[in-house]
This record gives sequence, structure tokens and C-alpha cells, in this order.
Amino acid sequence: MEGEQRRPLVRFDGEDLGHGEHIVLPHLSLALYAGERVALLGQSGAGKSTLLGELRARLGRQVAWCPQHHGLVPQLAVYHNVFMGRLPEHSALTNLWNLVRPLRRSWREVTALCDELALAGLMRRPVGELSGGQRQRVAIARALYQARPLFLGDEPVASVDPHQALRLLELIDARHVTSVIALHQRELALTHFDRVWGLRDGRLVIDARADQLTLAELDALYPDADRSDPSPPPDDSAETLPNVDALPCARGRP
Ligand SMILES: Nc1ncnc2c1ncn2[C@@H]1O[C@H](COP(=O)(O)OP(=O)(O)OP(=O)(O)O)[C@@H](O)[C@H]1O
Repeated sequence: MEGEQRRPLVRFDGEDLGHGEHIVLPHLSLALYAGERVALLGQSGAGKSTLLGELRARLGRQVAWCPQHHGLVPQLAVYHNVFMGRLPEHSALTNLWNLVRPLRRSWREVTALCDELALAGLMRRPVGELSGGQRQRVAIARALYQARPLFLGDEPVASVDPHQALRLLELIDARHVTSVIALHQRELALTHFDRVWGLRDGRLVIDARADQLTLAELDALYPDADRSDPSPPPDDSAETLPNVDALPCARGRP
């Protein structure tokens, strides 16, 4: 963008992120810009939730938040769990009333949203009686119902099939200008997102546009993955597997 200085929504400049004394991501530098759709990758324990938690803390009320373990109340119906996305917007009395007798307008809004998420007909069903994929969609519905400009999701499409995952990401995109989503589907990261952040060994080893990356580069984020492929690749393919130190950190920032 010539002659124009873009201001990031949030920037980390050599900061240590972690939990109390336990530093998970030392000396982290990165920036998130409005309008970007970022896939956050890294194997289990790499620090994805830690980074998302810090983004959430810094971005505050701009954020629609979809946590990894959903945070749903199993005894309550789908409607009530989705409604929780806007709990802070109503008085305690209204929220109590809604628990007993759903507010007409909210019921209509939540029903329309649930229809889009293929949860039609489940509005009164306790969440504890749903499948894993259905619960995941309720958690996404609750985040969408918050109606915020920025979506932060901690593996929000982990329990659904690839087709559904794409459909859910499209629904998230349609309602949010900016998103950061932790996921493990590397192909989706390349095809659906603008930017990829890749964490490995406490470092941000990939910060690049998705269209500048290869699947092999993303695979290198998962050193513990079982790659016992029965049909080994041809010899020369080994050259396409990058050394992690050569990964395109901070490559291609617009
Ligand atoms: N509340 C906490 N207090 C102390 N350490 C924590 C806490 N939460 C996470 N950790 C540690 O921080 C490190 C990174 O964890 P984090 O949950 O951010 O990884 P992740 O990439 O999201 O993993 P996963 O894919 O398994 O969810 C791990 O070593 C973990 O044990």
C-alpha cells in the first residue's frame, strides 16, 4: 500500500507471552491488521491458545470468542446457550425472564442463526444431548450471535468433516471483517485464509501470506506427526521439505 501507513489492530513487539512464570512464546513479534483472515497453526502445546488468549485480552469488546472447549452449559437448551453470547447486553432481570420464557425477538434471531448452522429443530434440546459436531456448531452460533467485528476461534472446526468446516468458515467470514482461527487442517489454511501464523518450539516460524506457502512448509510445523506413508515419496521430494529455520518468517507482509 504505497504512501499509506496501515495501523495494526494489535502488535506484539518482542514480548514474552505465557502463564505467570511460564513463558510459552518468548520475544514474540507480530501484528494483526483489520481485514485479515489468519490461520494459526502449530502442534499441540505450541502456544496457539496462549496467543489467542492474549489477542482476546488486548482486543476486548471487538472480539467474538469461540473457545476450544466450547464453554457450553450441557443442561441448558441450544437456544439458551446461543443467547449467552449477548448475556452482558441485557439486565439480570431480562436474562432471568428469558430463561423461563424466551424473549420473542431473541428467539427469532437465534432460530435464524441456528438454521444457517444446520441446527434447525434443536432449539429446545439440551446441549448435553447433542453430538460433538452439533455442540461445536452451537459454540460457533454463540460467538456469531455476539455480533462483533473480529472473530477469534480456538479450533472451532475441529469436530466436523471437511465440507462442514469450509461452510462454517464461510459463515464466520460473512459476519466478521477480521479473524484469527486456530486449526489443524493445513489444506484449509492454504485455501481459505489470507495469512498463516505458524508456531513451533516457542517461536513464530511462519508469518506469511497463504498464497506464498506450500503444504510441505506447513507440515514442518508438526515434527511429531506420524508420516509413515505406505508409498514413500520419490527421492527428490525430500528437497521440498524445508528446514524450519528457512521458513518464511515475516515474509510478504503487505
Ligand atoms: N493456564 C495455564 N497455566 C500454565 N501453563 C499453561 C496454561 N495453559 C497452557 N499452559 C502451557 O502453555 C503451553 C502452550 O499451551 P497452549 O494451550 O497455548 O497450546 P496449544 O497450541 O493451544 O495446544 P493444543 O493444540 O493442545 O490446544 C503448554 O506447555 C501448556 O502446558
